[in-house]
Amino acid sequence: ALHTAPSQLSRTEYDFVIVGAGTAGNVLANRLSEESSFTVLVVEAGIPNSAVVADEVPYLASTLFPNTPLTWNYTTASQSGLNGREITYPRGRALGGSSTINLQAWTRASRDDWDRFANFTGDSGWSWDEIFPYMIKSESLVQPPDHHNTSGAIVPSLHGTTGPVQISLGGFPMETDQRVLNTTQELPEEFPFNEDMNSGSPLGIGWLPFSVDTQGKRSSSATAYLQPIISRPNVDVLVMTQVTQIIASGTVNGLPHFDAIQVAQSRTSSRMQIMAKKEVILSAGAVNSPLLLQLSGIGNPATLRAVGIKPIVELNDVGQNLADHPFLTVQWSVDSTAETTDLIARNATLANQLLQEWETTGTGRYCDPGSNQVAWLKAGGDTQDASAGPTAAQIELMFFDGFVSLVQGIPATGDFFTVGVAVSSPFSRGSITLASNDPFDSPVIDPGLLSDSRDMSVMVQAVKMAMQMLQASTWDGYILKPATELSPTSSDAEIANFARNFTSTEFHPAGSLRMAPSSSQEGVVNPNLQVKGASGLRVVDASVFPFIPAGHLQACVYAVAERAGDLIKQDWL
Ligand SMILES: Cc1cc2nc3c(=O)[nH]c(=O)nc-3n(C[C@H](O)[C@H](O)[C@H](O)COP(=O)(O)OP(=O)(O)OC[C@H]3O[C@@H](n4cnc5c(N)ncnc54)[C@H](O)[C@@H]3O)c2cc1C
Repeated sequence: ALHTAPSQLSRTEYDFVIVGAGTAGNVLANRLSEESSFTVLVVEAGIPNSAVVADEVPYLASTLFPNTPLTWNYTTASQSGLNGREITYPRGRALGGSSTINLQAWTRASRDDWDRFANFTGDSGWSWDEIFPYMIKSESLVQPPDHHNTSGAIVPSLHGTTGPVQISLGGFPMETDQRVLNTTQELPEEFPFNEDMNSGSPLGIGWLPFSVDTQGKRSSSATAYLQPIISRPNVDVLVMTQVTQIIASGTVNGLPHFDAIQVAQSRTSSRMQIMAKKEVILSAGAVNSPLLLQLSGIGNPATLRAVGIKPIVELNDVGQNLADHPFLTVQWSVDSTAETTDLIARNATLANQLLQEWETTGTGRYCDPGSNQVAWLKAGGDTQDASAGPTAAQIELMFFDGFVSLVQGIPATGDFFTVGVAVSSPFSRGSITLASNDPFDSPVIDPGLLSDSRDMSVMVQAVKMAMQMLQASTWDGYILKPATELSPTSSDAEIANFARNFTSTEFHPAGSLRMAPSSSQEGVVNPNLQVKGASGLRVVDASVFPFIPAGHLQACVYAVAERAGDLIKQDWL
């Protein structure tokens, strides 16, 4: 059942206490409560996902962040790679976590990404071949909302048919779709067509699936995994309640045994303890899970002591190895005959009509998150490659029929085309550290975007490839002129300068509690996702990736959580 205050809970102890009803947390709530003898509590700081309409409307995802009631309204530390700028850094804060506010792209990264996880951890269970069944288990490929023929645009045999998350190709044709595809025929060597980017070999340009159902609604971990099981008698979900600390009350096998959480509804409200008889599972995401471990005395003893926290478990990698995908948008003026997103942004009447069309039919522009195709590429040139191997991308290009920027507003007039450019396999690393010992204070978030000059070289190359792509004749008459200071004659230094001024994040923090072999001094969790040097405590979310996957992260997080569900059941059944 759903509860809004700790006093409403039916028990004071549960077998499993899950911190965070986000992307991973709800998978575990679902899978662990399949076992009727297990009692499960999920504690979520945010609000129910049903509180707003926009989180159901794929097109309106970009209105859900930053600085809304559905987000942790974080800002990064000054970014040395970005001329010292500070970047808004939202994370989902609602049932479903970031899966309730994200842009719904659905990608699994590459075979080499997963095989690198397996090689690094020494656990073949994280390899592509062994994680693949969990990818299938998490998803159902369904008809796009407009029921258009998708043959040749996705390979159904590579996808699940019975999993909770509904995925589909975009349900609204865009004027630029055909031009992007024509480019793959004009320039097949540089930009080959890829029939399904989720095969393990994503390189090329292909159609991007989204976590959107046939009715044109967002499919999140809240709608897919939590809502169907919320009335199971062995599940309690507590919202609007923040976990402020994980508590070790004794030792097991000589290790501090974490068997309780402390919760509070506000900075000044009273704090309450809830016991976990079997495990506390931390699924608070790649920013908040390292924050909470440090607040609980797990981390680098010197940095903990510096903010007045007594160290309990020495783990120097807590909050380290943070990686993210730097994301830059480059815009061109276009001669459009269609409704670009620019027209919608400037015309409230049109926006309202589109919302009504979505409400009555589940179709139209609003059922589609945008960027129907994506390119995954190697950078070539003299760039250094931090990717996992030959199938893994260094670069991502996303295509938007309108002005898209995380740094600037939309110009008052004109129609635009935007290429979003990301470094998919970055060298740069950052960290999450405590600003104070108050759990209601934001941590110091330093994703280190473009802080390694090798990533800047890849970014420059990526922008050049975007410009090269638009030289194909299929864009003649559509692309009119650059809408930025960049042009095909720009020097590398000019492009790098532009990147420093306009790069932001793809919202993919990962790796801040990375897994590593049990025997290694490195890492925070072992390959079974248990916190090293502790008992009773596991982490299951985007923080455990040993390297950032070269893809959008949500499908990867769902797969990790599905496998974690089996690992936990194996330990307790
Ligand atoms: C704006 C945005 C756009 C994105 N777009 C895409 C995309 O298009 N495609 C894609 O694949 N990925 C995308 N991502 C990334 C993807 O959504 C995340 O990587 C993924 O959802 C992370 O899952 P998680 O389980 O690690 O954390 P989350 O889903 O963020 O879950 C963490 C949960 O824990 C809760 N929590 C945190 N601290 C506490 C506490 N102390 N007490 C109680 N509860 C707590 C949070 O409120 C949240 O609900 C995007 C992310 C964002 C933010």
